[in-house]
Amino acid sequence: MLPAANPLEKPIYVPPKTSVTYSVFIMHRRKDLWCPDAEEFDPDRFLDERLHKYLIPKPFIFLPFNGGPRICLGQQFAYNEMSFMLIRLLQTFSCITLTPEAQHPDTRQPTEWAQAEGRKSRERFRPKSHLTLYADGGLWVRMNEAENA
Ligand code: HEM
Repeated sequence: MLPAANPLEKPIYVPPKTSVTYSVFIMHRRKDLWCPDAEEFDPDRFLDERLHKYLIPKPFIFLPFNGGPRICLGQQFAYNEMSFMLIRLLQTFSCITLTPEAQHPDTRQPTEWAQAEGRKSRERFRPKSHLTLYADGGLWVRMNEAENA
């Protein structure tokens, strides 16, 4: 038995040996869990009042490394690696701009996306989801080396 999200509703019965799948990608974009701007890339949501409003009361809404006893053992290592890489990148280059013209045509976002609802119509590259998110065909950018890099 799983408790219903609304305590006034009946608990959910899950029969033995049932496979239960869920999409972390979709969960991380749910407006009811992350506030109406859930589709915006806004890392400040982990720093400002939204942190206390959404994530702290329900930590399981953020599961890139899963959670519980089988949580990813490399989580802290991965955070360290990512922050080191990002900081070195920003120290070395002063300006990074997207160059869609360098993107292979097969990996550009399809033209019909422009008419799609929500975030899809504004995408400037084609995101793909595996264990982590990535850009189909790579993310092609032009970078200017910073002075005193
Ligand atoms: C962005 C990078 C990474 C992501 C998103 C990620 C995500 C995950 C996820 C979702 C799991 C499955 C947890 C489960 O079965 O419930 C996992 C397991 C695991 N990860 Fe990672 N991981 C990352 C990087 C790393 C790194 C760098 C290491 C090692 C240095 C690592 C070591 C492990 C190990 C050993 C497990 C198995 C834990 C267990 O089954 O008890 N991961 N990871």
